[in-house]
Amino acid sequence: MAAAAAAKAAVVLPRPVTFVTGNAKKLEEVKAIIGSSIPFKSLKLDLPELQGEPEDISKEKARLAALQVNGPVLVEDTCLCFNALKGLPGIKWFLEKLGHEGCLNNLLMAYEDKSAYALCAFSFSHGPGAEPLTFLGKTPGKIVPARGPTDFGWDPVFQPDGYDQTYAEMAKEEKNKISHRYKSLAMVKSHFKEAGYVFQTTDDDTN
Ligand SMILES: O=c1nc[nH]c2c1ncn2[C@H]1C[C@H](O)[C@@H](COP(=O)(O)OP(=O)(O)OP(=O)(O)O)O1
Ligand SMILES: [Mg+2]
Repeated sequence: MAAAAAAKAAVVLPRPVTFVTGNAKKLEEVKAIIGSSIPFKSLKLDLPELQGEPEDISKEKARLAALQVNGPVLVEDTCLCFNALKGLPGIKWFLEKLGHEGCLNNLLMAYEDKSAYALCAFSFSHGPGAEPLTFLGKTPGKIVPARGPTDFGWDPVFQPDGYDQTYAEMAKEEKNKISHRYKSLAMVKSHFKEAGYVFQTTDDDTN
C-alpha cells in the first residue's frame, strides 16, 4: 500500500536531449513527429556506419554520441530488410553504391517474395557510460519499381502494406502516421512520459 503511494523520484538529466544524426531528412521527420512532446535539440554528426543487428548498432551509436555530446542523446538506426534475403538489412553504403532505386528491384528479381520491412531502432542514453534503452518500430511492405520523389533514400521503392502509394508518393503527414520511425518514436515518447525526466537547462542551451 505504502509502496503504491510512494512517488517515483524524478530522474534529473543535465540538459535537453540531443538528437544526433547526419541525415537532414531524418531530422525533418523526427521534428514533425516529436513536436513539443520531448524537449530536444539536434546535432549534425556523421556517426560511424557500424555493422551488426539493428538494435546493437543503435545502442552503440547512442554510446558514441553520448560521449561526444557529454549529455543525454537520442540516435536512431534505420534499415530496410528483405524477407527473401532472410531480413538482410540494406545498409547505407550498400544502397548508396548500388543506387537506391534500381538496385533493390534487381536484387529481388530472382525471388517471388518482394516483401520487406522498414525497421527503425531509436536509442536513448542518459549520458556517457549509461546503458542505452532501445525502441524498435517496424512497418511491413513490399519493394516495387520506383514511384514518387527521390529525395529520401529508398522511399520511392517501399510500399507499405495496406497502401497503394510508396512512402515517397505519400504526403509527409501520412508517412509520419504509419512509418517505422513514427512507431519507434511513439515508444520513445511513452517512455519519456512514464519516466518523467526533468531537464536542467543552462544559459548556453539553445534550440
Ligand atoms: O525513412 C526513410 N526512408 C527512406 N530511406 C531512409 C529512411 N530512413 C533512413 N533511410 C536511409 C538513409 C540511409 O541510406 C539508410 C539508413 O542508414 P542510417 O545509418 O540509419 O542513416 P544515416 O547514416 O543517413 O543517418 P545517421 O547519421 O542518423 O546514421 O537508409
Ligand atoms: Mg548512419
